[in-house]
Amino acid sequence: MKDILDLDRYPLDREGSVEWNRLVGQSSAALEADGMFNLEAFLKPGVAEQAVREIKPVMDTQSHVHKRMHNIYFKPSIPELAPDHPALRKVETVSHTVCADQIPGSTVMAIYEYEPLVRFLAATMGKAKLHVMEDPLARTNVMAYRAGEALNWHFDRSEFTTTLLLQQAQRGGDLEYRTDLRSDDNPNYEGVARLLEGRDPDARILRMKPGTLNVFRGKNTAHRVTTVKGERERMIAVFSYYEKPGVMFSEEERVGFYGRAA
Ligand SMILES: O=C(O)CCC(=O)C(=O)O
Ligand SMILES: [Fe+2]
Repeated sequence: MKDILDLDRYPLDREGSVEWNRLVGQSSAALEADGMFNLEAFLKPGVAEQAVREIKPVMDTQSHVHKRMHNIYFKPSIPELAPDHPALRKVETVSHTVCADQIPGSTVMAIYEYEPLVRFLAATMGKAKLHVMEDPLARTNVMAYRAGEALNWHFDRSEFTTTLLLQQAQRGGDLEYRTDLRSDDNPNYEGVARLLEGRDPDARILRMKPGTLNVFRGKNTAHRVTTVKGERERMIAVFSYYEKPGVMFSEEERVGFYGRAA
């Protein structure tokens, strides 16, 4: 792993050491304050490019194209909102997905399963333990966005999302987010409508560099990936970890997300 991850700068392999504790402390403080943390240059030089070379042939020929209109909730309706409420405005998402089962033995899968990473992430989130997902398709997804494509506004279903940016678009393809747009007790539908109309002054854009590990708390922070411009596709690995071991998607979920059950 020392050839893949910068373990000098990010000492994941020295659990319990002063440096490890410092990194965990900084990361959880950033999660608390900003709803995210970034480990820039988490990958050693050249590794993001190598990971892209491994995945690109699969991405070009076997990825699942996901194109759909949805609202920010990914739900057909919200009981307390009229169907034409501006918080339910529809947006379009287009992406290309490669699943874990299509890239066995890849650099990306080795990073996903690296135990010290799983333990580090649990510590930053204040959880006793995290587990890799059992689902052979969903455990890791590599998403590509090409010119004109975007992951549109949404709230995440999971508490945290962990991503590793492999390749950045020439322009666009940035993470845009509006911190704490809603809370567990206040859905703030008027604020959601304002954001969707492009009138929220508190929306921020984060331009990540390839090789950055990002951990993001997206349940109440609305976010999107802005439309990609230029020839180079944005490519990002999305890692799923759970507090419970053995988590699987249902067959319906796999078909819905990936167009196949197995
Ligand atoms: O691609 C990204 O940077 C964000 C991904 C994301 O929001 C998600 O997977 O829910
Ligand atoms: Fe998300």
